[in-house]
Amino acid sequence: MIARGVMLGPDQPVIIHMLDIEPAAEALNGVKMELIDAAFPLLKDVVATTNVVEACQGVNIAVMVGGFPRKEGASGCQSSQHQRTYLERICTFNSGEKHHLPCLDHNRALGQISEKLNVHVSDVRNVIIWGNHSSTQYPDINHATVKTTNGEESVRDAIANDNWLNTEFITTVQQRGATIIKARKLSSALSAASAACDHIRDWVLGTPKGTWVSMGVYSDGSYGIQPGIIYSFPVTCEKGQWSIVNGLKIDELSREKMDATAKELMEEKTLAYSCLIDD
Ligand SMILES: NC(=O)c1ccc[n+]([C@@H]2O[C@H](COP(=O)([O-])OP(=O)(O)OC[C@H]3O[C@@H](n4cnc5c(N)ncnc54)[C@H](O)[C@@H]3O)[C@@H](O)[C@H]2O)c1
Repeated sequence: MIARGVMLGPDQPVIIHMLDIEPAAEALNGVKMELIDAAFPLLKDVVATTNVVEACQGVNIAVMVGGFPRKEGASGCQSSQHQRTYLERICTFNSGEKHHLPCLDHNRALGQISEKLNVHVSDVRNVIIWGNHSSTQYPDINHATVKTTNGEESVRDAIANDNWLNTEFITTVQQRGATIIKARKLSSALSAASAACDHIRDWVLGTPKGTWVSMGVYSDGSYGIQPGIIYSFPVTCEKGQWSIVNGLKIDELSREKMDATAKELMEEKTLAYSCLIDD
């Protein structure tokens, strides 16, 4: 996807650096061969390495997907020590910033609404994923709209089924990753890769006018969320800078769900600190 211009646009040449661990070195080289054999016009070079210094040297954008995918019934996890090492390396070379991937949940929410309304997914916009990239995330459609022949209509009005929106819709999006693992016996791959591309594209190239995306960014205290945690907010981007969309009205149900997912993130932050001390 990156080499085809899906992430950075059809005119942006790329050099792909791939980092893996030593036991995967041969397979990694196989991926490099495939990239060369695909003869992508935009792909100017490929670096395949197990050396973190070489991998991070000169990179502009780092997508950290290394890890062991979760199995059925488990939550996702990556080596905290490796993550930290990579982040430190990247931050040495660049002004590193870390986001997680609510873009995938955002896309899943758009998908569920478009299926329910039987409209094309590109006609639905401005859903929000609040909070953690976990089953406490809150997919919120209160500000979402759908394009109809009469113009933009609120998704809540168009669906006209509050019970579905407040229950099944939310749990379907929250549990989608686990449902896919159950069906495929493998973690989501295509949708996750596509969301990673969407996320970087929106961040680097900017969000379309009037449209926001969901991004896990440092909370600045917006919407009463504790500053300093990485929390998914509605975000717009311009010239590589993100900003939280402020001033949206929050109803009681949303408040409750936004606080519950913030509480989980605070607990995870405490746990992460204790892991760092143990390392
Ligand atoms: N955020 C999401 O929604 C989402 C969705 C799908 C997958 N994931 C996560 O993405 C990660 C990758 O999933 P996948 O399906 O591509 O797995 P995969 O097994 O196909 O690929 C993972 C690769 O990471 C490598 N790796 C393992 N530890 C590493 C380390 N410390 N440094 C560098 N490379 C390392 C492995 O050798 C392997 O080549 C998993 O952690 C998975 O849980 C997240």
